[in-house]
Amino acid sequence: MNIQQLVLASHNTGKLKELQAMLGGGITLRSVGEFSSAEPEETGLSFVENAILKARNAARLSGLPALADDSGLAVDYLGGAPGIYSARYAGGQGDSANNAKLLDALRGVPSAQRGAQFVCVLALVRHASDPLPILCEGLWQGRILEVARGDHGFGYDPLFWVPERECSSAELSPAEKNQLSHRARAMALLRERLGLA
Ligand SMILES: O=P(O)(O)OP(=O)(O)OP(=O)(O)OC[C@H]1O[C@@H](n2cnc3c(O)ncnc32)[C@H](O)[C@@H]1O
Ligand SMILES: [Mg+2]
Repeated sequence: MNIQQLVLASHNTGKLKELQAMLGGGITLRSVGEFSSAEPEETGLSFVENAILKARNAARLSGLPALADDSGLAVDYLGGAPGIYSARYAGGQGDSANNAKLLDALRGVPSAQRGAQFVCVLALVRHASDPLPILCEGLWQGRILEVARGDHGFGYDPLFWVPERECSSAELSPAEKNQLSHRARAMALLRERLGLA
């Protein structure tokens, strides 16, 4: 597939920066925000369904091929929550409220039971009714800290301990996070599928 311009179906500037950096110069990424500020309701029951729904919406609004990222944090002790509800965990009040709620939910839980994974599904559709979206998934295993550390990244990064680097994901440089993260793994697969690898 030869794609020169893609619309990114996301209103999250953290994702936008990371995906832009990973995709490199060959493909121009445009934000769906150029076409509409309305965010589609994420009614799916899975990362895959929500990613496809966001990609179709952006393709419809822009008339261009569209890439969506649906991602979240699945915490073992919480049975995989907040999962697809990660952005809305504290009722849509933003990252710091979400992080505070997560720390509360895990208060007193010992380190060995604080395992978690970041999940990312990328969906690419060539047009709004594409019958065969390209889907790529990436996982990143870690642990939930007891206090926030670091100020890079976004979302739950200050609470996510990265065992392979012995720091939180908000303490990684953007370039390091973009080599290790759930999003980086999904993007590596997408690049292969598009013949960009
Ligand atoms: O739907 P769009 O517009 O893309 O933006 P969003 O922020 O609502 O994105 P999601 O619906 O996919 O929700 C993802 C949630 O998971 C969090 N998240 C995803 N990737 C993350 C990462 O790399 N680091 C920290 N938190 C992340 C993020 O902060 C959100 O709370
Ligand atoms: Mg969202």
